[in-house]
Amino acid sequence: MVDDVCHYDIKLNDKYGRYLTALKDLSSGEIIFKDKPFVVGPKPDTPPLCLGCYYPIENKLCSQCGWPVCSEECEKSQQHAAECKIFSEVKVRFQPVEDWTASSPQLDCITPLRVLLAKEQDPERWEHEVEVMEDHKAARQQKATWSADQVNIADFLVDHCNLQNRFNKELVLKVSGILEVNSVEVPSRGGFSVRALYPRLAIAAHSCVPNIVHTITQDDNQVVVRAAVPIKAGETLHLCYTYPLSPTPVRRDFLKESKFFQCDCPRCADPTELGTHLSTLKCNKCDNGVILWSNPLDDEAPWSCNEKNCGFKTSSSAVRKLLAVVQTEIDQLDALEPGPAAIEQREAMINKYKSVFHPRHALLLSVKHSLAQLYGRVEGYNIDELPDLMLERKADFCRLVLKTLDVITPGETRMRGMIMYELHAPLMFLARNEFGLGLITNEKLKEKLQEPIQCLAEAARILMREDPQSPEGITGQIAQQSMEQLKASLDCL
Ligand SMILES: C[S@@+](CC[C@H](N)C(=O)[O-])C[C@H]1O[C@@H](n2cnc3c(N)ncnc32)[C@H](O)[C@@H]1O
Repeated sequence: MVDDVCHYDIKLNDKYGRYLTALKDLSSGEIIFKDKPFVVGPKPDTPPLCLGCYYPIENKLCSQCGWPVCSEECEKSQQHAAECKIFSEVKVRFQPVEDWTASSPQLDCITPLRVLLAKEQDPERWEHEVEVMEDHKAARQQKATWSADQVNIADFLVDHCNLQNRFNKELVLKVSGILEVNSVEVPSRGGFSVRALYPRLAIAAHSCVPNIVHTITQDDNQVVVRAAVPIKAGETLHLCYTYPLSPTPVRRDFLKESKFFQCDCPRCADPTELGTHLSTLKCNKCDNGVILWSNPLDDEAPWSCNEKNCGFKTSSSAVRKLLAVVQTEIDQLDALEPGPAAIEQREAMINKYKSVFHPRHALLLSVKHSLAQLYGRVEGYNIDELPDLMLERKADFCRLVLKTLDVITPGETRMRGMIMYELHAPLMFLARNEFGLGLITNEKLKEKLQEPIQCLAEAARILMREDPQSPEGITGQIAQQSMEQLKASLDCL
């Protein structure tokens, strides 16, 4: 257990199994608890990465065991030591790969092995906090990954690594299931993510409108869980297990496939996603209609136009196909280096799909979110060179994303903090430009600069809770300094 902040209770019901509730009234940003990971390690199907620091790696292997490790320091790291001993003893080496950037199942065994070794080290924590976790064995047995896990993890560890006297295959597969259902993503230093198992955090139930947020520190991987909004004593604490800015079919499919439940939260149940229109399509069979899912809690229910006289319908599989195609295009855009093309191609994409998706559809919103970050930051589009029209476009995109976040992830979240930071810049430059052209007085300039100051204050308050070495933590410190400078410059006006 870490620290003694413990403002939660553990409850049990038929729907969630175990879940967390607030033990007292919590204010926004208040710490509810902290937790140490039981284990940290690679995610399944990851390209080779260093088993010490988790940086991507090429052709560097541990001199002792022959598994990917980038340096002598990482060879000797605590996290690699126990598996290194096992692999060295049985002389089971990492098999050479041609493409070191391609995903490979070889590291799938590492995190389960680390759980098994941590079980031996701390049997009491295993028994009380980990063994009791949900592993959804029956549902996982129906999936294609079950037989892959048997070969790549259970057979590999028990037979090839000669661990039959310490662990049986059933236990290995239970551990794999516990990891699949309960682990969370942890950003590692190189910006590549790994996974970790936090026994207390893992009890929290999911909602697509969460009321808690968590932050992971890079040095010791401790998690700090906070209230994102004010929470009343007795209320359920909800984490979001999936990417919140995705449309209902994508979120529900992910939760069904990897967390083994059908989400029926108020957001999933509402065809308009609580009025955010993150899933809404435009009808091109009539002028003003939009296409909504007739029943989002039924995977096969049709989508239909809301205009009475139109009657257009399409199947849920056709919508899923469309989402997958457009997501692939977005993934290609995300792979571009940040530069003028990254902006221009995204603008072209918005244009291409503006008659297909509602302007606040999750896929268009994710492109607009990227543009809000790119305008002002890339060559040819530096903030002090942007014409007012583009400054306004950046501000509009920030506001559009914030409007959606207010509904789906209300309160003090990292994404909100980062967008608040982005929003301050166009507002500040627009006000200065107006003043420079003599269109507004000194007094009016001071008044207009209050909004960017508020944005910076909010960004700093939210982001300074993050690890100071993380991109968000660094932005928080910059926001704080910029706010102080901007306030000081107002005094000189
Ligand atoms: C990370 S675990 C949460 C702790 C778990 N309830 C337990 O007792 O160990 C995730 C599992 O909890 C259940 N769960 C969490 N949120 C849920 C929700 N919104 N609706 C239904 N089941 C949920 C599902 O069984 C899911 O696979």
